[in-house]
Amino acid sequence: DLRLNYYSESCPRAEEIVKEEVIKLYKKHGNTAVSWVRNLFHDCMVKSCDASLLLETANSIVSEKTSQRSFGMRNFKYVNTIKEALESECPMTVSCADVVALSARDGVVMLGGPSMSMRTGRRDSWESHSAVIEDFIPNHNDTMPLVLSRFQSIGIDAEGVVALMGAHSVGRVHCVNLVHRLYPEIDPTLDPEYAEYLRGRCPSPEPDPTAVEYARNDRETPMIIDNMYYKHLLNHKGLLLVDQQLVSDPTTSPFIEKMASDNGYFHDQFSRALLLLSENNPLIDDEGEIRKDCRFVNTGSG
Ligand code: HEM
Ligand SMILES: [Ca+2]
Ligand SMILES: [Ca+2]
Repeated sequence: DLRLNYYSESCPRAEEIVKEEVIKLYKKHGNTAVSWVRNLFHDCMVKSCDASLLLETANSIVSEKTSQRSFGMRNFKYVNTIKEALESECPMTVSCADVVALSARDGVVMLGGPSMSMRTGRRDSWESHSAVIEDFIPNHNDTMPLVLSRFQSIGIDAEGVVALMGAHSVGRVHCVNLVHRLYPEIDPTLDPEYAEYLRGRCPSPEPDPTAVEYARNDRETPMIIDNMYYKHLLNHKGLLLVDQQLVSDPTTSPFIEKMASDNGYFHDQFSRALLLLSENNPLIDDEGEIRKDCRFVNTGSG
């Protein structure tokens, strides 16, 4: 089973090493911390917290990173930096799945979010789940009932979903995910002045997907996981359709005002839901393996 301090004997400094690397990387590239939070969602939501997300396309494996749902994900190379630090102290001991989980936990703290104690002992998959990603990760324009059902199937209730979406209080959205709300007409649920600003960020209705054209999720506190996200939603400044729908859907809307007015309540719910997400269906005991390199299954296995 997963447990607190799983590595206390096999690699006593494991959690410390992850934290040190997360801090070092944050100081060099602040947005690495943002990536660690998104990585947890994209790994754990798809079947299991098993580091399937990190596998590269090789042999019979098609990387989950090539999915349309992984669009905009970045900083994968720095996962290797964290893993290398662990390998040099405790070879083949700490799983990539635990690196995903612990780096997200520590990334949240760097971004001013809540501290959490997290259980460890996850093991790494031998396979990628790229063929089924779309059955698990919602799209930016999916309906709220569908989004809620996806999370419900891994044991996360509506209150937890609303809190988790607060991760969109940091990071960015590329124009390809926005322009359908800006052109040809401005989505009437979007604040008109904000829409004009967004048109400035995304001047073309058909942006080149390879162009670095994006808007920050939260213009006011772009690098802090705080309840500003919910204040923006109440002011019709939600960026993605799914964000804005949290306010209009009767199941989720009651939680928005509460989170907008109480950052402590938001943080409590965010921790609760992130821990649930981080424990979704892990591989344990003798399932899977401990990958040496997070990008590839070990040679001779799988
Ligand atoms: C219905 C659920 C969700 C949908 C449809 C969704 C969709 C998206 C999209 C389209 C982007 C922008 C990608 C881009 O254009 O670069 C994004 C960014 C992001 N998402 Fe989500 N998301 C969802 C839930 C979550 C959850 C639960 C978390 C974490 C707990 C999360 C964390 C993030 C982060 C941190 C970013 C910013 C990434 C960066 O700046 O590099 N998202 N999401
Ligand atoms: Ca996974
Ligand atoms: Ca913020």
